[in-house]
Amino acid sequence: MASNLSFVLNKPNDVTFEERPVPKLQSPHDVLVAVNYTGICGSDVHYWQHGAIGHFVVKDPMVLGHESAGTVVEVGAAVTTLRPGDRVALEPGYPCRRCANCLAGRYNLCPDMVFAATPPIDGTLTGFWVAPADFCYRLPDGVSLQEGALIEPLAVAVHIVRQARVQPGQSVVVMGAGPVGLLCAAVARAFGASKVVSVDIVQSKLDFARSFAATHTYLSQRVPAEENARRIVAEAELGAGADAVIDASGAEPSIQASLHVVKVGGTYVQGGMGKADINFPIMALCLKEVTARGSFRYGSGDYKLAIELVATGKIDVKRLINGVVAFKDAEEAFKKVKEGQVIKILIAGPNEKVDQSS
Ligand SMILES: NC(=O)c1ccc[n+]([C@@H]2O[C@H](COP(=O)([O-])OP(=O)(O)OC[C@H]3O[C@@H](n4cnc5c(N)ncnc54)[C@H](O)[C@@H]3O)[C@@H](O)[C@H]2O)c1
Ligand SMILES: OC[C@H](O)C(O)[C@@H](O)CO
Repeated sequence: MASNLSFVLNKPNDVTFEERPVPKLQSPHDVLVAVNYTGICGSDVHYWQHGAIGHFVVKDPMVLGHESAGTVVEVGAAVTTLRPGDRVALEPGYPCRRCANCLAGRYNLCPDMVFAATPPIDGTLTGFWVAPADFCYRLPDGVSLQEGALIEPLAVAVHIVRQARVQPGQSVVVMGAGPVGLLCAAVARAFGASKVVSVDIVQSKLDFARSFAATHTYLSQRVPAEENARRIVAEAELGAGADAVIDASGAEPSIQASLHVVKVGGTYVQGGMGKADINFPIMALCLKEVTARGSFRYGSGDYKLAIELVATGKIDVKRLINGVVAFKDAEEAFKKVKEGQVIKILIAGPNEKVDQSS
């Protein structure tokens, strides 16, 4: 049998490779997937560096990774939608399907969610992964397995932009031009926004954003949030303000500027996860009657739409991939992400051959 080598976080800054047993199907509705490619999320890096995010604390060794695509190798007796050999994007969180939130169609808010690489649940940086078939999305012929690994962050962006209720012709400001902000900008364009302004503190990220999806960019300055907001509105000619503002940075100054950039009656969505508590311009929220929404992971239809956006060529996620490393080099890839050297780097599964010349 092929390797089920897994990339395990023991404690902060201590990772090892462990050969683990190949998992077994838990139900007739499950499939076994050989993991081909996995991207690295900021949360993986955070667990690796600090061993915790909020009240999620790594107490026992945990396999990292949750942005994966793979190939089906075995299907349970009740599975009719997938066959061995199908290439799939893995949705890495499994809700209870019975609680009020699940039944209301908001399964991402399920209190009993089992989510990959969120302690104590192991993640997908492993050889084989068992999942319910309906959380494995078949990739159309034109979508590669490497693109498949980008569907997870794209689904995060789809959920955020849906929360912003972006309509054709609208203006959208996206704070942060990391992978999530870039993908939010691209989804906003795909939803028909005519003006999409990417804001960041790093010029090179803005240059990429402009080439990828943004119609305008703004390099945030060390000035009061209201002044940054005034300049964004002036430079991007947003008139009375943006129809929608999305925070994909988690940074306090950009969240503050967001409330001053949004128009009266506009929409603000919190996608970034930075400090748990910040100074928030609540008077602007009140006086402008801003609609503010949170956005957490992804829910009904988000993966499906993310795949559709890639399959139809509306979003070229390949452009975010800076390289692919062999499984044995997973820690190197984590270092590159931590140092900000890459937008996305993929880690090949332990049974995947990597062309080291590229
Ligand atoms: N809501 C969710 O379900 C969900 C899912 C995944 C990630 N996230 C969060 O989304 C955020 C973005 O994720 P990412 O992977 O793109 O992270 P990232 O760290 O690569 O991107 C954040 C970007 O914000 C920029 N930034 C920092 N301070 C800024 C400021 N004052 N003004 C403007 N830009 C500023 C950084 O330069 C960086 O480019 C993170 O906070 C992450 O935790 C949320
Ligand atoms: O994309 C999903 C996110 O990375 C996770 O929800 C994580 O940030 C919190 O557990």
